[in-house]
Amino acid sequence: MIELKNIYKAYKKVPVLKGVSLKMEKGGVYAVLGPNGSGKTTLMKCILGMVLPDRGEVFVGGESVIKKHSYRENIGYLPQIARFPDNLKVEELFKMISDLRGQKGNSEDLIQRFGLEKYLSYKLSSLSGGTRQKVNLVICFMFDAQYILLDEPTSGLDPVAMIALRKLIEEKKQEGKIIILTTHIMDVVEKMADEIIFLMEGKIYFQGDQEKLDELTGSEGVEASIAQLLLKEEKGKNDSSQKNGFRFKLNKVAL
Ligand SMILES: Nc1ncnc2c1ncn2[C@@H]1O[C@H](COP(=O)(O)OP(=O)(O)OP(=O)(O)O)[C@@H](O)[C@H]1O
Repeated sequence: MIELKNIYKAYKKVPVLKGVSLKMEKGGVYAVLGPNGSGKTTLMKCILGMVLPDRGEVFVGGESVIKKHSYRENIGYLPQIARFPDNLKVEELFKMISDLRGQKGNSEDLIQRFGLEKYLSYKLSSLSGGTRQKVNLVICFMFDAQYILLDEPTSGLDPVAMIALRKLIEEKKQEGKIIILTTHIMDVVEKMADEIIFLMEGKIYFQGDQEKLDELTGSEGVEASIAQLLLKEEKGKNDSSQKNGFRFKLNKVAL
């Protein structure tokens, strides 16, 4: 279980998260959506302890995690931009990560799934963006963590790797793991997400499944529904009475 209670976070007094509360209890895929800069990565980093909230609490597996470290061993993380020394070879990177963790991990199976065998002796600097993403995915999944946080996991992946990733996520879901992902690709959400969390202007506008989202917006499909939310919010900004009405409906129906 992952729970966020009333999280506030500002960077240099600019608020990003303005009272975010969220509970992810069951195993499954939770898609965190929202416009650029809405705070999706910040929210993930609060769970990871990489960003310290100004207010509020984060619980992982029922335990408060603020200023704690060991719980991170239960989390696999794929950052939006991963930075490793460029002169390392792929195989050296995997070995370094295993040594740091003190566990071998199951990188061999993952290397095979993502077709990375032939790149093991390549330096990271010589890899394409998509191949780097596959390397990062191996690192994220290699210790079989209970919680998996994926920031834009499909970025740069070819269709074969996309299928491999979907299969892997599906397997993790069947094992009861909690997978949180951010993406701007609505097809990924439609195919993978059990629950959608829509973040906008520092708050959660919607949390629920795709059926509930369609019902709320009167649209069909995640792309159309999310567009509806954005359009109504934009329209609402120019008409405060409508905005209040729409927000009320969202709060009442969705949250
Ligand atoms: N370390 C930081 N210092 C200052 N501002 C930051 C920092 N990290 C993020 N921000 C700002 O906080 C806001 C939210 O950023 P965040 O990366 O969480 O958004 P996001 O929803 O993940 O965006 P995207 O969809 O573009 O990846 C942005 O305005 C960003 O510029």
